[in-house]
Amino acid sequence: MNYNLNKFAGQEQKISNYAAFRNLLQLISHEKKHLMLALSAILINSGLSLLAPFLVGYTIDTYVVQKQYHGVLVFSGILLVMYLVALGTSYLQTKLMGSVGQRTLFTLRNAVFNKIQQLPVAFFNQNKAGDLISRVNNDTDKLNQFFSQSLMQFAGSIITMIGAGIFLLVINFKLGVATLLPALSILVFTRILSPWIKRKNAVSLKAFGGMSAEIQESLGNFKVIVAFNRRDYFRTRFNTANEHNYATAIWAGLANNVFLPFYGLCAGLAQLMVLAYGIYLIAEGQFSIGLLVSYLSYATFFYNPLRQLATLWTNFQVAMAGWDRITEILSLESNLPTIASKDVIQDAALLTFKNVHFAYPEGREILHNINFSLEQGKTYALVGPTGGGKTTTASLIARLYDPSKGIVLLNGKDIRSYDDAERTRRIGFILQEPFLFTGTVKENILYGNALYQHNSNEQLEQVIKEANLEKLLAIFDNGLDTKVLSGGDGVSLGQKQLIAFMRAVLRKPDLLILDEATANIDTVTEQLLSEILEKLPPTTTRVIIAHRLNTIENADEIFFVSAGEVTRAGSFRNAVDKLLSGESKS
Ligand SMILES: Nc1ncnc2c1ncn2[C@@H]1O[C@H](COP(=O)(O)OP(=O)(O)OP(=O)(O)O)[C@@H](O)[C@H]1O
Repeated sequence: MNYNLNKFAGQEQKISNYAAFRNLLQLISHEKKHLMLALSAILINSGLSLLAPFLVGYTIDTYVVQKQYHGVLVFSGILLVMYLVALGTSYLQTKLMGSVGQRTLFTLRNAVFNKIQQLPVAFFNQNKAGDLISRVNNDTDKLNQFFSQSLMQFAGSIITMIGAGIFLLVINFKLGVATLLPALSILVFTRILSPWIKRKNAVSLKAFGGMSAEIQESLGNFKVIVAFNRRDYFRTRFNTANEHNYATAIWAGLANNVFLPFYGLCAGLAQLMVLAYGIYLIAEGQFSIGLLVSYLSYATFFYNPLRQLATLWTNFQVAMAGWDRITEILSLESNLPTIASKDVIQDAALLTFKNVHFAYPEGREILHNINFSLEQGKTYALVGPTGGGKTTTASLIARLYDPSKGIVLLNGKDIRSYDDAERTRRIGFILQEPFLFTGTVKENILYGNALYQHNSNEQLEQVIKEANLEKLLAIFDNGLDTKVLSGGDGVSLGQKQLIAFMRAVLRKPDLLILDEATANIDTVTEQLLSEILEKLPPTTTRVIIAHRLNTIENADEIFFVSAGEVTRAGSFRNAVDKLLSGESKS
């Protein structure tokens, strides 16, 4: 399965705005109570706003023209109460929708993050962390903005427009038709330009993701940048990404504001029409001044929300573009599902590769027809030239990937039939580049280990002693409480490897893979590690990948991994010869 999210760019499904709107509403369907309350508030608000001009017109014709100031005062009071209630409803809907938006943001971020956590290693190989962060942070926020700021205004604007339209047609049908005519051209204009606006926003969000990726890459590698004095190189790269982001944001901004002037023009034309035709009707005695004042207000009530709709509509297009990028992640499935358990194949070995072929996504085949078995309690070494396929073989043993062809058996059962918890309990993998989380040595050792999670320091120290790891722990100044930063400063690379080692050994796996796990450790400590490995329960199988030959001297069997082939190297001497002849060739 191809997990490259950017391959989706420009291939988004063509769905109608209505269907898209329904999709977005689905996201907040569980908020029915709050939505209904907010909608009621906006309905009351729109109703009051619509009634006001009518009352103003009525007051002018009935009381102002007749100079009955008592009536003017009464109606002014009524209008004031109406305005205050409208203010209250407006506040209520803003508050309600603000919290709906924040909750949606919270749920969405969780959903996207959880999905990312479920995806296999191949997904992370193919996507840049910065772009993923931008999707989790920035794109989800576009939806929050739409829900908290735009959705109810959207509903309110439409209600106000429909109400104002009805008033305009009822007060004077012909004048009403003339006033509403410019709105038709707005409809056509909006329909034609909406897809273009969404496209421009999608490109802008992608550029923003690209810029985040650049920032993330340079921050993650700052030591290399400083050591090689590559600041200019990264400055240039960031500049390019920033320029691209700037250019696409300008276009998106332009697209997002393209409706406003046109809507403004139409509103102006409508006002002009009302004035000219209205004054003509007054001159003909078919209309009153009060009605014209109301009429002008209703025309404003129709066109102002329409102008607001221009902004809201673009917010909707931005939210849609963000939603597309989020669904790209949400729709992904892990290509490493747990399959139904098939019959156990008669196999005495702990782990077996049967006719295994493997290629990374979009890559050439790396492993060709691999067959070997690992028996319980034995120590195996994988040696071979750089890039020969050792880590890839180990990754298949730990099921970080599935073979493209062939099968891997664990205890005679397809490895795919073990769920993640069971598989990782049985197979421990100390990676070439150990990763530590910000916290203490204790927290890092217990990462992913439910067994000792609630142990006190004393209890855990006892467990560590029983696992023969106490000499390793003694290397850390503050023992279990030694502080560790995820960036890794504060502890040396070798110390990191020791923490990763303790983390894996304490899980008591049936099979322990060490991928260059001692490459940064001094020879004395390395000797200590090999003693610990020897003292592991006799049933533990060990797979050691190492370039240092002394590390593999005591292996029961040595496999030579080169050019995608895994062959038995025979004795240690043979392996050394093979390795040396391979190295001299390369
Ligand atoms: N994530 C990946 N995507 C695509 N190709 C990869 C990936 N990881 C490794 N490869 C390729 O697979 C081949 C085998 O790499 P692998 O890391 O398994 O070699 P290795 O024997 O462990 O090397 P080393 O001794 O340097 O650790 C290499 O050609 C490498 O370029």
